Formats: sequence, structure tokens, C-alpha cells
Amino acid sequence: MPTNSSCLTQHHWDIFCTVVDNYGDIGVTWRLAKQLVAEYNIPINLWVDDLLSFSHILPKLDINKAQQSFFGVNIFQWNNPLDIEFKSGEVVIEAFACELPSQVKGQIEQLHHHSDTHAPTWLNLEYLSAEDWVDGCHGLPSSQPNGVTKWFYFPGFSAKTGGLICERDLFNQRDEWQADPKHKLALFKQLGLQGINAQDTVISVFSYETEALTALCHLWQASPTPVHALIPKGRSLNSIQSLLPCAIEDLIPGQQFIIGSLTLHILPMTDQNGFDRLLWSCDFNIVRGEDSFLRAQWAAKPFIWHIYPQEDDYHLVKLQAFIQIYCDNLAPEIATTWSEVNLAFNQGNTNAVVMHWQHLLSVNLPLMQHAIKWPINALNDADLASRLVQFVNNS
Ligand SMILES: Cc1cn([C@H]2C[C@H](O)[C@@H](COP(=O)(O)OP(=O)(O)O[C@H]3O[C@@H](C)[C@H](O)[C@@H](O)[C@H]3O)O2)c(=O)[nH]c1=O
Repeated sequence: MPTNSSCLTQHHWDIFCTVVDNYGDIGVTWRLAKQLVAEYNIPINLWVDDLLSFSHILPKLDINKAQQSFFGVNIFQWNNPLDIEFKSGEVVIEAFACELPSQVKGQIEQLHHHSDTHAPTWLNLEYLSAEDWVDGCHGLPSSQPNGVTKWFYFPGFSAKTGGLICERDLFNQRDEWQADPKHKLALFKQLGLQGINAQDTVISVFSYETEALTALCHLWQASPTPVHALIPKGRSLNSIQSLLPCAIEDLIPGQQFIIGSLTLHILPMTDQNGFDRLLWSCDFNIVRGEDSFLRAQWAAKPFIWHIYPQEDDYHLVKLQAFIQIYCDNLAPEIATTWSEVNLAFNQGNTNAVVMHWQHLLSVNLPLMQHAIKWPINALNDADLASRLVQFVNNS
């Protein structure tokens, strides 16, 4: 059995991630792992069950390697049962209620019963939600059948929650980038995108399937000024197949299709830093899930959030909760327009999305100003990693 080289440290943290679907589970855990290493100097072992999905957002990852390291994070292929020796450190995080391997649970139990001082803190990192109940559930202990306490760590927007993932220097880097339009034009060139002028409207699209996107593309086709939609290979393309001259599988990043005023650009997927730069460079971002949703907020640009669909339309409750806090101090006309666009997009309501998008254009300036102010309000003084480190120190 290969050994986990970082097992020699006692203060490392282990993060376990099961990729359910898409890139959100690995996107969040990978981002947190990088930040804990870079800003807190904590040795991190990230255990991931699906390296192929991971490689889409970390193209340098070797999917055949059992162990490798990037940005100082030790990445392990998580097979069940574990085929790499596990030695716990200071913290074990199970992301999004994934089931820890029995060896790991066994070791946590043994350490708790035999040497309380060296027993790791066991946390479940939950999904992000702006709903009120999160305040009351964040940080609750839960006694497990093995007698060990597991803590529930809820990210969130209020001071009572676990906070939002945001790197310490991110806003400075963003501001430097956005201060000079040469940066965005250089990025577009580097991505192989052609024909984008500095004053054209550029929209990034990273959504799930929805007829609302098809309707918006038809609207952009007839725009009086050029519109560029930048779409990575993935699920959004299923909604615009009718606009493409070939099958989605045959599309190649860098290809572009001109349809009236609209140019559709097919993008490669990049690493997370590249994705941030893309969001910083566009006039408007359509994002989804959990992590790109936050990154669009940190980009300080207007956005539509295509929320991950849940049973019984529960995602619409979560969407409303976010709309309420995002629009809290927006003028009513702007708040209504922005929320209606988001609702229509999520409900696949083609007429409504087109109508409200047109209103959105008329409130673009105040919406832009709000997007610039919002990140500081949303962070509520402390980001997730700093609250998490504090939480562990206090637990
Ligand atoms: C397009 C693109 C994305 N990314 C990253 C950004 C994010 O970290 C990640 C995308 O994650 P999300 O935005 O959260 O969307 P997602 O739809 O991929 O993930 C979803 O997965 C489900 C299982 C969860 O239940 C959802 O809540 C959600 O997290 O991909 C890149 O790094 N490069 C790229 O080029």
C-alpha cells in the first residue's frame, strides 16, 4: 500500500471530495485547499474520487497518478477502500456530506477514544445557501454513532454563517486587471477569440440547459450593436444546437459562428484562475451552481445565476433568498428587473427573459455600480477560510 507522504505532519488537514456531477464539488474543495495552503500555510491532502472531472478545471492534472501536488496541495486518488495509507492530522473535512472511507472513520473514532489531544476535528462542509435558517445551523455539533462529534459548517452571506470563499488578494488582482482594457483584449486573443473590439458587448455563458438561453441568443442576433457570447464546451451548448452548423461533439475551442449581430465563440475550459480572468473581462456573466456563482459576484459585473435544479423546484426558494439579499438596497425598478431576468432564466420562460433583458439594458449603469459595491457587503468582514481556521481553533 503506497504511503501518504504528508502523514508525517500532525497538523495537516484532509479534505474528502466525491464528484456528484459537474464541477462544483471539486471546484469548491480545490479552491479552498489552495487557499488554506497559500494563506495559512496548512498542509492539505485533497482526496478526490474522480480525477477526470477534476482535470477539466486543472488541465495539468495527471488522471493516472495516485498522488501528485499542485500549488502545494497534495492530491490523492480516492479509491474505496482507500489504497493509500491514511494518517489523520488536525482536521478531516467531508465535503457536501460525502461518505468518508471506513478506515478514516475508524481512525477518527480510535483517536477520539484513546488520545483526545491528537484526535482530528471532523467537519462536514455544506452547500452554500442564502436562506435564513443557515444562521441557526452553522456550527452545530452532531454526535455520530461512533461517539465522535461531527460539526456542520455552512457557508453563507451573514456574519453568523461560515462565510464565502474569497482569496485575500483577489479584489486587488481584479481591480488591476479591470483598470486596463488591454488585459481583456489580450486574454481574448490568448483564448483564440477573434473580432472582439474594446467597445463590443461580451457575455460569458456557463449555464445548464435552458430555452431561456436560446431566446436570448435570438435577441442578441438582432441587436443594433455587436454581441459576443463566449461559451465553454459543455452543457450550455445543448440549448443552442439549432444555431450551430455542426454537432456539439464536433465543435473545437476557438471556433466562432456569426449569426447577425451575435458571434458565438467556443471556448476551451481553463483552470480556475483563467476562469476568473474571463469573468473579470466580460460585460455580463451567466453562471451557475455554487462556485462560478460566487466568482461572478467577485468579478464585480452584472450576472444571471442559473441555479442547480433541485426536486420540487426547491432551487427557486434558494434563488429567491439570494435575490432578496442581493437586491436589498437596490432601487425598486432595478431590483425588479434584475430579479425578473433571473427568475425567467431559471424557469425557462422565453418571453419573460427577453422582455426583462431589454429592461436590464436600460438600468445597466446602476446595476454595474451595485455589482462593484456588492462583494464587500457580501463578505461581511471575513471570508470562509479565515472563519474556518478560527472555528477549528475554537472547537
Ligand atoms: C467554465 C469553467 C469553470 N471552471 C470552474 C469554476 C468552478 O469551480 C467550477 C464550476 O462549478 P459550479 O459553478 O459550482 O457549477 P457546476 O454546475 O459545475 O457544479 C454544481 O455541481 C453540483 C454537483 C452541485 O450540487 C451544484 O451546487 C454545483 O456546485 O468549474 C473552471 O475552472 N474553468 C472553466 O473554464
